[in-house]
Amino acid sequence: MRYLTAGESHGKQLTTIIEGIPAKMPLVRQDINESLLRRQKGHGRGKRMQIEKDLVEITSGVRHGYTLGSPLSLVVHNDDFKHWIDVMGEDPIEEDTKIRRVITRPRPGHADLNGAMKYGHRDIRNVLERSSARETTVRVAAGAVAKTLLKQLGINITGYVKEIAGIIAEDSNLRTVEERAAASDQSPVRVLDKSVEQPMMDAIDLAKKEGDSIGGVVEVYVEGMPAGIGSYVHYDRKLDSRIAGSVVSINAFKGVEFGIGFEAAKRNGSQVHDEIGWSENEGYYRKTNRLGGFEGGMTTGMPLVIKGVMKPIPTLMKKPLQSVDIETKEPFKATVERSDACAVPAAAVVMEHVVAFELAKAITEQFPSDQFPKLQEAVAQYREEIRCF
Ligand SMILES: Cc1cc2nc3c(=O)[nH]c(=O)nc-3n(C[C@H](O)[C@H](O)[C@H](O)COP(=O)(O)O)c2cc1C
Ligand SMILES: C=C(O[C@@H]1CC(C(=O)O)=C[C@@H](OP(=O)(O)O)[C@H]1O)C(=O)O
Repeated sequence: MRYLTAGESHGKQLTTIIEGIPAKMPLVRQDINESLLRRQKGHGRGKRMQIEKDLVEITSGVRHGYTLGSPLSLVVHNDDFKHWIDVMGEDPIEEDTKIRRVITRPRPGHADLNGAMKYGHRDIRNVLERSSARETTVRVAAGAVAKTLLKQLGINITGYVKEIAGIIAEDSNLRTVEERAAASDQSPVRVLDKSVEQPMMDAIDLAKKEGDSIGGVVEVYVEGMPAGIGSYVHYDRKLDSRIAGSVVSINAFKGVEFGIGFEAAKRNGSQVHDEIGWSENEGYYRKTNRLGGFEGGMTTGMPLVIKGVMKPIPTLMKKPLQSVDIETKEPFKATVERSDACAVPAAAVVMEHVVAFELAKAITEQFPSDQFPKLQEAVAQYREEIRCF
């Protein structure tokens, strides 16, 4: 499985083309729209989210509610485009008009300056339109298709917030993915620990009032992955490494942890590795899950526990950082009219979908996957093999 995305933040639409989804898999628009709706929620987002109502259009690869095995293409329209037609249109415009609209002031922390230098753009809009996290809309759409596939194989996944601005949620006593998903869906900051919900919202409100921004940590939790998915034989087949790469590819994500993560550096081996047990019913299991469900680039059969860290949003409404105008070379302090103060809750949904895609990809590589019913059979048979191993 693989996918590409296309589209500018204020352009007409975002598109993703997904290849490798098995034929004969049930798929309806609603599966994708639910995910898109979840990504749009969350305390701390700016005015743009009030303008957009993200809904998917499936333009190929599905017929009468089932996938065809051909490329799937999904489109999400930008409602904001109607306000930007003259800025984002594809037709040539007068040089005078163009010059008046040129952005020459790069924001520290965004892709602006490096992107402009790399592609030789004197108008930074040519960079920011594509580097914007608006693109995560269709990454979520692609991930929603992957989630649908996983779910029908008995694999469930969800994402929620662990930390915002240094306020840390206690580990949840909610056990299942469903319980965690339901609790985070009801929370305006997508957190499982109710006691930190208000403090997190207050921190976001304060940052917003001060015109600053804040980041945080999100966690993705997966149940039902059989042991032995991924591989130890090559660097690019290690599932944890693929997941790490795709998580850090999300806008503003700067790091990943599996299980206890960086904490492992401080502990002895006896306090890190998970002892192996066996029972007639379950087969092999781990007595703890400190490594978060991965050993040797493969799943262990335990729940996957993966964290991602998001830095604060770079565009600052009232606390502009020093930068330099690329035309005049004069220093300036940027002010902006619109930005998110905190997008950590939305980012939890993005990470959930990005991880889902990597998991579905690994599964479809490991088992025959031209036809979905055959994939289901093969996975069920493998589960039985490893239970009796
Ligand atoms: C859901 C989401 C929303 C975001 N919203 C904004 C925003 O409103 N303003 C902004 O400057 N950056 C925003 N970002 C972050 C930038 O897109 C990101 O910092 C930028 O692309 C540069 O990439 P890097 O931070 O990974 O280096 C958002 C990120 C995510 C995941
Ligand atoms: C549009 C989305 O996020 C955008 C991501 C983003 C950025 O610079 O990354 C900047 C903002 O866009 P705008 O300048 O249009 O307000 C966010 O709203 C979205 O998540 O759908």
